[in-house]
Amino acid sequence: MIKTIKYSKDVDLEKELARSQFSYDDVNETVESILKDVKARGDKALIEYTEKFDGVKLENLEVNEEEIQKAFDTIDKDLMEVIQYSHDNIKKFHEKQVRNDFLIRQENGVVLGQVVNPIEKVGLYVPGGTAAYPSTVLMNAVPAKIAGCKEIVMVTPPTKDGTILPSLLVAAKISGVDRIFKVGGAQSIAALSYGTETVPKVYKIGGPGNIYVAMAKKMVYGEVSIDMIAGPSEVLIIADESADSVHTAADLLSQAEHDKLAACILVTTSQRLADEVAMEVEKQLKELPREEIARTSIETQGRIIVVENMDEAVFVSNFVAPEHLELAVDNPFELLPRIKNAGSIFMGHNTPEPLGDYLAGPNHTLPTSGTAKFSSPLSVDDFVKKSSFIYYSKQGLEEVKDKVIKFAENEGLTAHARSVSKRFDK
Ligand SMILES: NC(=O)c1ccc[n+]([C@@H]2O[C@H](COP(=O)([O-])OP(=O)(O)OC[C@H]3O[C@@H](n4cnc5c(N)ncnc54)[C@H](O)[C@@H]3O)[C@@H](O)[C@H]2O)c1
Ligand SMILES: N[C@H](CO)Cc1c[nH]c[nH+]1
Ligand SMILES: [Zn+2]
Repeated sequence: MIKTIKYSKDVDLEKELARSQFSYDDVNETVESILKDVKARGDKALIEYTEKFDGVKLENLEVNEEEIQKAFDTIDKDLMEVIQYSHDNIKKFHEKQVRNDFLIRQENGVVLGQVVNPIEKVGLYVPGGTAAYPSTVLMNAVPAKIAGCKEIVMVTPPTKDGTILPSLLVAAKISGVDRIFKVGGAQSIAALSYGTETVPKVYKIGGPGNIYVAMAKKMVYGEVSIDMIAGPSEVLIIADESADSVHTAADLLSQAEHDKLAACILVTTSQRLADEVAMEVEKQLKELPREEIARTSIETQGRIIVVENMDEAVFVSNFVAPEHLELAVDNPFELLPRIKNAGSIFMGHNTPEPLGDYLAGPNHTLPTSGTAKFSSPLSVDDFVKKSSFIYYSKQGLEEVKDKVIKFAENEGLTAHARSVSKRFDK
């Protein structure tokens, strides 16, 4: 049964909402040795690890044109349409995120500016097994494509027969992925970070994965950049008397089925809703194919928090900084300005969280574990970098030369001062 708490100022939220987390210590050594091995032995190591962990001995690591064609020929045509629809919405939304170069022109001939350039080569990890989601391919590849990345490389573990699911291949091709490799786990992160005979080295790696993938991304950070370390999924629902208990329970369970460590929290001003949702969660749990995962999540990480008023509800939500926040109230736009920490906000009674997972347009790769206090959803910004530029005319330089020299002398940096003063020596 989901645990219910009556909120008051004396409730220690930190303690009450403490979550079990991955223990990276358990995989530290394994991942370190895989990284070193791939760095030293390249493709040979990739092929051996794929045989060991994914149960298939591959001749070729790269997906070829024939395999792509087969995926397009065999995929369920309705699913392909949905993937295309979702792609188009994600593209439309992310195109709005594109940042333009800018220029500041001064009268004395000085020109200052900023230019935005795509990260040339990026790698996307796509999980295998039951979490092989085409939606995740779209959410990662589309912003990279819009950013203008020249080489988008996807890695994903093969199935036991050495193939990749058609839905993943189709989503990858529709979004503009250039090359796809059948390799997963820490070994694929090593391949993207160091390069092998066939897998190109990239500058940045994105995408979710299990603890081996997350640990490998942590370890290679510095050699390459990474997007974020995504933790287990979370949803927090703020609901008042107007919310429907069946819908609220269904929305909590939508994230519970992802992971035993997923966190599903209802914060409500209505004791009636709290009681009904607790019962309804039990009922709906029994109807889910992934009941065991969802039940563990609900029983260990799930909470219903009953508050006195909306001020308290907003306080609790901002404290948790959830990955997904649903505002199950009649006028969500009134509440929106008070929400300070949340990855993505689902507004009103007709906006269940899965809309955002699949096709509304905003990204579903979001900050988890309270990191929405300081970070943002995956976006086009994650696939670009900026350079500033400075142009001074002779007049512009003359106007500021004494100021630069003063600064440099104060910092004891004579050569800095001379690089300016030398230009005015007679
Ligand atoms: N946040 C999101 O948007 C999102 C989306 C999809 C999936 N996910 C998460 O991604 C994860 C997917 O996990 P998964 O395991 O199904 O797929 P995965 O592709 O992340 O991991 C599979 C790989 O792990 C490696 N591995 C497995 N056991 C190992 C061992 N004992 N030693 C070394 N390496 C080992 C193997 O190389 C295997 O190919 C889940 O945690 C899921 O919640 C998150
Ligand atoms: N809710 C997950 C993490 O935000 C993303 C996802 C993919 N497919 C379904 N859901
Ligand atoms: Zn989801």
